[in-house]
Amino acid sequence: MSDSHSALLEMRDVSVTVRGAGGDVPVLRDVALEVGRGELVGVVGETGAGKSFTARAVLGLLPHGAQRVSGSVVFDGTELDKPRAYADLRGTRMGFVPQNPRLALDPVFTVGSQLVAVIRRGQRTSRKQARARGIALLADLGVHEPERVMRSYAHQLSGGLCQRACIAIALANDPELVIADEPTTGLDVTVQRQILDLLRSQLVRDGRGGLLITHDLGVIATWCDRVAVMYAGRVVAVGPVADVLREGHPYAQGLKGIAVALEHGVEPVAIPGTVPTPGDQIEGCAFAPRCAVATDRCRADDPAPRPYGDQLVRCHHPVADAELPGVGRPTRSKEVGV
Ligand SMILES: Nc1ncnc2c1ncn2[C@@H]1O[C@H](COP(=O)(O)OP(=O)(O)OP(=O)(O)O)[C@@H](O)[C@H]1O
Repeated sequence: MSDSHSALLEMRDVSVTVRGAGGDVPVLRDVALEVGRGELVGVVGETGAGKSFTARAVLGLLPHGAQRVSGSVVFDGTELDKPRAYADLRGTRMGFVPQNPRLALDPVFTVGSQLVAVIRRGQRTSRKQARARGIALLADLGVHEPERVMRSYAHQLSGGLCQRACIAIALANDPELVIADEPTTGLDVTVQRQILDLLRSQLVRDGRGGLLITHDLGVIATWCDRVAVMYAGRVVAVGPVADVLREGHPYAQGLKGIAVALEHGVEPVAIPGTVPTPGDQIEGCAFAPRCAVATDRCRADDPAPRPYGDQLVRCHHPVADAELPGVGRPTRSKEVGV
């Protein structure tokens, strides 16, 4: 049941496996995450961390061969445990901006017919009114010729216009929750700012909320309230953006160092080593082999989440402000991908 004090979205210890050559391997491990009402939560981490799987686990859109093996997803007080639980939610109460917008659009229908269909699925409205709403949404997203885009097929549009068409589809029915997977990657800074301003203004009012997946810590610093940092299929730090960026998990501090260096046009100090891939044998903390402050304990014991100020961190040795390289916090959405 809806309760104005409960979180809009709660993922509790969600684990997901995918079928590999040698059996099922974990891609998400005990992911716990909340989106409060009126809150935009960022999800950040290197490629392969499990960000997209997190989005898909919430939406019940796991790819073939992947399955949720434990945990729960609760949206507005309702547990989403069966495919039919999603039937009345996706496209209406939950909007999704997928990572590859050109592939996400249906190639045999115009953008306009897809937008009109989504709007009419969620609202009692005439075709004409739905079309006007679609045009207005595209215009809000900075599309200069929305009527032309409505008449176009995906293959006739640039990547940026396909992206904005997907965002318009996600927002079409004023969903309570929007999950956006890299919604502005590749767009120029002005358009990116316009889209993220619009997403934020839509999502932080009326008890709505959003999950914004990005490689870009500058985007998170500017537009999100809280952030979850993912590593090897896990949330390793979660909390208010300013806190997570200031101090805590050494991995989050490493990402911050890279983002800040890029923002200042300085060669970043890369985090040594590579991200483990699903199926790798992990002993102790998955980040330990790359961590500047790891000890024998880290290599032996997998850290459980524990409070660190207002954050939760999976780390035996969280670092205080300025203990690791990094010069402050990234401030804006330049090319600061991690
Ligand atoms: N369909 C699939 N089947 C099996 N494994 C997959 C599949 N899709 C992704 N993976 C693997 O699952 C892991 C998590 O992938 P995911 O796409 O969630 O990462 P991500 O953090 O979103 O990365 P990126 O930033 O590159 O999008 C990766 O190691 C990836 O190689």
